[in-house]
Amino acid sequence: MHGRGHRQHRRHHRDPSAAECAAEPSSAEPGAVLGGPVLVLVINSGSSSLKYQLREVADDAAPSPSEAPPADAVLAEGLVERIGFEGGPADHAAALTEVDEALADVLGGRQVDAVGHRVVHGGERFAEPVLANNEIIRAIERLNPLAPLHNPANVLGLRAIAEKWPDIPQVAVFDTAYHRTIPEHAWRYAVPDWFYTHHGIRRYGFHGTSHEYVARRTAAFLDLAPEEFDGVVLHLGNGVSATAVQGGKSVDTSMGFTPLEGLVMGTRSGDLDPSILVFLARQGHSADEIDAILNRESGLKALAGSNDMRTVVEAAEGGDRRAEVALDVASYRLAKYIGAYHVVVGGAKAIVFTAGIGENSAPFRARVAARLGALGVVLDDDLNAVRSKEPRVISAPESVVPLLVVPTDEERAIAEATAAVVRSHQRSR
Ligand SMILES: Nc1ncnc2c1ncn2[C@@H]1O[C@H](COP(=O)(O)OP(=O)(O)O)[C@@H](O)[C@H]1O
Ligand SMILES: CC(=O)OP(=O)(O)O
Ligand SMILES: [Mg+2]
Repeated sequence: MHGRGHRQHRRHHRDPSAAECAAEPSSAEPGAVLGGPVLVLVINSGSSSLKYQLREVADDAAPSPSEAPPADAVLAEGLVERIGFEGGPADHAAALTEVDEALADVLGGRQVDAVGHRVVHGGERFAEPVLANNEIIRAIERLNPLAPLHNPANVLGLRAIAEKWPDIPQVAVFDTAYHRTIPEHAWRYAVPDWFYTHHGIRRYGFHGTSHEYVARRTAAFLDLAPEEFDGVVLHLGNGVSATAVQGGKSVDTSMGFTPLEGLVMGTRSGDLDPSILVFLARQGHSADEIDAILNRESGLKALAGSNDMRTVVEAAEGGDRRAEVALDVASYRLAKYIGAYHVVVGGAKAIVFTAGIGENSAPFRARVAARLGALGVVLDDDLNAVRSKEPRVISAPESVVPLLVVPTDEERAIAEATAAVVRSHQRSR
C-alpha cells in the first residue's frame, strides 16, 4: 500500500502463471471474454471519494456468495478521498487519472474487459444492471436530485471512463434494483396521487446490492435456498439502512424516496417529522441549507460531534454524555425498525449485521441486542467479541432469533453483475 495524502492504492501480488492465464482472454474487444475470466474495474464513487477494485470474475462465477471467491480474485484496490477539496484531486476525472496510473503497473499493457459502476439511484426505470450508453447515462443524470450525495458522482464516473476508454463496456449496477419487489402498501406514501404520478415520489430503497448479497450469503450460511430466507438485514455503514427480506426478496426497507429516510446515520438525520422542514423554511432557511443540514450535518455528527462510530464509542466509554446519548438514539431507532420488520417478514429466521459498523463494532451491536429482549434475543458476549471476516453467529444457543454477522462485499457483487451483463450481451449479438 502506498499513500499520497488522501490516497491509498493497494496492489495484490499473485501467482504469475495465474496472471498470464488471465491475460489471455482480456482484450478491448468484448467478444473475447465469453467463456473466460472477465477482468472488471469496479468504481464506487461517493460525493468526495472514489473507491475502486480490479477484480477477475471466473467464468463459472454465479452471482451467489455461498462460496468464497478465490483469494487472488482482487488484483488491486484503492481509495481516493477529498476530491474537490484541498490536498485531493480537483474532480472525479482527475481522481480517475490517478486510478489509471495506479493500475498501469498492475495491468502491464492488458486492458480491462469491463467497468462496473455502483449507481445509487435507478428510479422506477432500472430494475437490473444495464450496459450504459449515452441515453442511459442521461437517464441516471435526471435522477441526480433524488440522491444528491451520490448520483452526480456516479454520472461523472461513467462519463469520465467513457471518454478515457470509449471501447470498454460499462455497466451500471443500481442500489435501488433489489428493492423493486417491495409491495405497493410498503412503497406508497399517504399523500395525494400527483406526488407519485408527477414526481415519482415513492419509497425506492438503497444499499440493495449489499442487502441482496448479504441475504443470499446468510441463506447459504443457514443451509437454506435463497428463496427460503426470511429475516432482517442491517447495513450499518456511513449510510445506514435496514431491509425486511421475505422469501429472499426485499419487502420493505428503511430508506425511502432518497437515502435520507430511516435510521440515524453518520451525517444524516433519518426519520423526522416533516413539519420540521416547513418550520425551518418559514424561519428563512433555504431548501439548499435544509438539504445540507439534514444530509451532511446531522446524525452521529450532530449528536456526538463525529460521524465515525469508533470515535463515538471511544468517547462514550470515556464518559462523554453526548456520545452516550448518540449511541442510545441510534441503537433505539434501529431496535424499533427490527421489531417492525420482524412482524413484516412473519418472523425473522435471523437478524443480520453488516457493513463497516455492523461487521466491526461489537459495542454498538451489543447496544442494539440489549433492546431486543422482547423478541427473545440473547447475545453471547464472547461470540460478539470475535473479530473475523467470516459469517458468524453472535447470539447464545437459546436466542429465539439468532443474531449473525455476515460481511458484505459490494465490489464483488458489482463485479459479478457486470461480468454477467457483458457475457449475456455477447451471447445476444
Ligand atoms: N473497526 C471498526 N470498529 C467500529 N466501527 C468501525 C470499524 N471500522 C469501520 N467502522 C465504522 O464503519 C463506518 C463506515 O462504514 P463503511 O461501510 O465503510 O461506510 P461506507 O462504505 O458507506 O463509506 C464508520 O462509522 C466507521 O467508524
Ligand atoms: C445509499 C447510501 O447511503 O450509500 P452510502 O452508505 O455509501 O453513503
Ligand atoms: Mg457504503
